[in-house]
Amino acid sequence: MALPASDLTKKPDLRTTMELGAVLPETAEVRDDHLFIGGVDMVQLAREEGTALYVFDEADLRHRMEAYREAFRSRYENSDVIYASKAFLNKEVVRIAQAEGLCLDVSGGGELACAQAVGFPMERVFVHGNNKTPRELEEAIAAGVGRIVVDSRIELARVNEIAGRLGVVQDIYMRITPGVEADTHEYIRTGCEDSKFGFTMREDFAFTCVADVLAAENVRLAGLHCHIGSQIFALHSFREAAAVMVEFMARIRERYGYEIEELDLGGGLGIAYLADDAPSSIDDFAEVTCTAVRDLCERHGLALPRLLVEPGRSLVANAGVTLYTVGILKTLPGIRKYVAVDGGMSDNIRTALYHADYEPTIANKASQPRTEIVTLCGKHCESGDAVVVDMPLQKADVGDIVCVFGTGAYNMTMASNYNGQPRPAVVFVRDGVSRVVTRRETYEDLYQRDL
Ligand SMILES: Cc1ncc(COP(=O)(O)O)c(C=O)c1O
Ligand SMILES: N[C@@H](CCCC[NH3+])C(=O)O
Repeated sequence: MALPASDLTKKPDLRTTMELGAVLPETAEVRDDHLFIGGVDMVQLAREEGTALYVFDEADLRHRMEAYREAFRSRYENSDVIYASKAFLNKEVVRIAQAEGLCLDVSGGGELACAQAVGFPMERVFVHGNNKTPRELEEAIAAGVGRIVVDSRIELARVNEIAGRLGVVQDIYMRITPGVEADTHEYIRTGCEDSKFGFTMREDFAFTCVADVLAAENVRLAGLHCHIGSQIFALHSFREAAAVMVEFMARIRERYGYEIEELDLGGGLGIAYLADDAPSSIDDFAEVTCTAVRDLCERHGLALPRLLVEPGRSLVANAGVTLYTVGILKTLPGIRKYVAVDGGMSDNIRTALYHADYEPTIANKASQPRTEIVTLCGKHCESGDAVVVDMPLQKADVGDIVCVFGTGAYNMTMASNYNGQPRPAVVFVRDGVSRVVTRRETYEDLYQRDL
C-alpha cells in the first residue's frame, strides 16, 4: 500500500475554515483564531482530553435525526427512519437515536449488545448481515427484535428452526439484490448483481425463494429490503431500486396472493467530504423515495407499504471531527510535504481503504488561509498510512492541533489497535459543555484479554 504521488502543481485554495461549507458541523465557529464546536474551544479540548480525539456536535447530530424523521413523516405518514449503527456506535448515540424516535439497524450480536445495554426497545431493532451466526440469530430472536433481515436461503432455514425452537414466529424481511449499480466507489456498492449481499434476482432466484419464506412456519414475511450502496450522490439510483422493489411486490401479490406490508430501501445518501461536494439533501432524498414508492404503488394498484430507510453516514459523518496534534514535519523537495499527526489509519482507515478525501484545518489557526498543500500522515508503520492526502492546510508547526472534518461515520467503528494504538475517546460537545461519552482506551485495555 503506497500513497498516490503528490500533485505538485496543486494550488492551495486559500479558503478559511468557515468557508468550507457543508463539511462543517452545524455549530462550528471561529473565535480569536480558534475553532469552536458546540461552543467549546477545540484547542483547549484537545489539551484536556488528549489527541487523537473524536468530537461530535450533539446539536448537529440531533438536528439531522429530526430532519430525517420530519422529511419522511411529512411526506409519507407510515414511515420510519432506522439509524444504521455501523456508521458510529456507542451507548450515547443509541440513547439519542431512541430519544429522537428512530429505529436501529444492528449488524450482528455486538451491535445488538449495545442496544440491549441501554434498553433500546427491541421491537424497533432491525438485524442485518450476510452471515449472522446461529448464535447471533438466537440472541436476536430471544431478545425479541422487531425484524430480522434474512439474507439467504440457508439463513431462512436457520431463522425458522431457531424461532420454532424458541416457540415464536419471527417477523422477517427478505434482502433483495436489485441489480442497481449505484454511482459510488466500487468497494461500497452493494446492490449490483455480483454481490455477497441478499437474494439475487438472477434466474428469478429471489422470486422462487418467496415460496420458501411463505411456507416456513415460524417466520412471517413482513417486508422486503434492499441497500444499493453508500456515499451515493445521484438520487436516480434510489428511484431505480424502488422501481425494482415495488415491481417485485406486485409480482409476489400476483403469483402468491401475498401483500408485502413493509419496504425498506436501505441507506446510502452521500455527504460532503470536500468543500466543493454537493450531495443531495435529506429532503430531496425523501422527496424522491416517497414519490417513487407512492407513484409506483399506484401504478401497480398496491396498497402503500410502511416505508423505511436506513441512513448511517448522512446522520453522523458531518457532525463528527477528529482532532490530532502535529508531531513531526518533513519536507521532501519536489516530492511532498508531510505533516505527521498522533493517529492515522488506526482511527481512520478510510483514506487507506478508499482513498477517501477530507478537509483539514489547524484549530489554533482557524481564521488563517490554508496556504500549503500537505499530506497529513499518521504514526503507523505503513507507507500508505495517511489521514489526508494533498490538501490545503495553514502553515503547520509542531504542537498545532489539526481538525479533520467529516469523520463522524465509519471512523470510530472501523478503528483498530494497530501498532498498539489505544483507540481515541469520543467527546460530545453542546452549548459550551463537553462530555466524554466513550473514554480513551488505556494500555491496560489493550492486553486485558490476553491469558
Ligand atoms: C444494510 C445497510 N443498511 C444501511 C447502511 C448505511 O449506509 P449509509 O451509511 O451509506 O447510509 C449500510 C451501509 O452501507 C448497510 O450495509
Ligand atoms: N465503511 C464504508 C461504507 C460501507 C458501509 C456499510 N455497508 C465507508 O467508510 O465509507
